[in-house]
Amino acid sequence: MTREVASQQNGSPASPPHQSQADCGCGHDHAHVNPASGEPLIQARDLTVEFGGRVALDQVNLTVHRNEIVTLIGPNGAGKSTLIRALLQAIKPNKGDVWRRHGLVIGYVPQRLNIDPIMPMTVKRFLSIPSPHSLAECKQALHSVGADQTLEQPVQSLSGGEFQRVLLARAILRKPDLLVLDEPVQGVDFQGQTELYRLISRLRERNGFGILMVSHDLHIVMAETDRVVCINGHVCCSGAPTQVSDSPEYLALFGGQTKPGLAVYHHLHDHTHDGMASQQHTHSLNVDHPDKPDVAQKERN
Ligand SMILES: Nc1ncnc2c1ncn2[C@@H]1O[C@H](COP(=O)(O)OP(=O)(O)OP(=O)(O)O)[C@@H](O)[C@H]1O
Repeated sequence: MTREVASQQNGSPASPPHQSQADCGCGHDHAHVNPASGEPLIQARDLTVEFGGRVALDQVNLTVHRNEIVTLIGPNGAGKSTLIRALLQAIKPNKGDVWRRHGLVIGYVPQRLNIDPIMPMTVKRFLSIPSPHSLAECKQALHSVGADQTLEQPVQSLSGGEFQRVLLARAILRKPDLLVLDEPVQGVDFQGQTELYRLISRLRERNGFGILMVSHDLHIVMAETDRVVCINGHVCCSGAPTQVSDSPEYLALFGGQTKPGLAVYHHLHDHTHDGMASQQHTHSLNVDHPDKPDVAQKERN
C-alpha cells in the first residue's frame, strides 16, 4: 500500500503556498522545509495530467524551495518528465495548478537536445541561443561549471560530461532562481556522474538556487540531495534520502535494483577521484565491510 500525498490547499495560483516547519518524515510532500531552505519557489498542487484519457499524473503535490535540491525518482513512464513539463507550463494539467513565486526565473536543462551534426556550432555560439550573452558572461558561466576549455570547441565534439556542463552553463546564464534538470548526468560515466552531482550541489551552495532534478540513479544522487520524491503516477513517498530509501514504497519500486551490501550515505569529504577505477569506487557504503571504505562516511542522524 502506498502512502498517499497529503492534500495541500486548493487556493488560486496567486495564493501563498502551504509550508510546514520541518521534515516530519511522514512521506507526504507537504512542503517539508530543510533548515537550509528558503522561501518556496514553485509548487505543484494536486496536479493531474491525462493523455488521451490515460492518467499520467494523479494529484501530485510538490514544492521546491530556494537553496534546496529535490530529486524526482521513479521507474520508466512514472511521469517524471510530465511533472517537469507541467511545472514549466509546457503542458496544461487536467486538474490542479502550479503556483510560482512572482517573477520566478527557471533555468532548464532538458532530457534531450538534438543538435544538428551537420551544422558545426561553437560552445560560445550555443550559449547565446536563444538570448545573446557577452563573451565575459559566457566565460564566467563556463568557469562556474568547470568547462572553461570548451568555449571555442564545436558542441558536437564535446564528451557527455562536457556537454552536460555546457548545458548547465547555458541554464545558469539566465540567472535563474530555480534550476530544473531532467536527467543531468545522461551519457556520463560513473565517476563523471558523481562529479556532476557534486558540481550541482556546489552551484546550489554558491548561488542559493532551488534545484529540481530527475534521476534514475538510486545511490549517487542521494548523496547530494536534500529531499527525494519518489513518483509512480502519484507520489509514492518523499523525504530525506535515507528515509525514502528505507520506505516500503521505495523498496517495492526499486528494491530489486539495489545492489546487495550497499547502503545510501552522504558524501562528506571533499576530494576528486582521479585515478580511481570507477567500477571499484562506488559511492555507497559496503555494509558487509563497514570498515572498508576510506572515502565514505555513512550518514548519521
Ligand atoms: N505527449 C504524450 N502523449 C501521450 N502520452 C504521453 C505523452 N507524454 C508522456 N506520455 C505518457 O505518460 C506517461 C509518463 O511519461 P513520462 O515521460 O512523464 O515518464 P518518465 O517518468 O519521465 O519516464 P522515463 O523515465 O522513461 O523518461 C508514459 O506512459 C508516457 O507514455
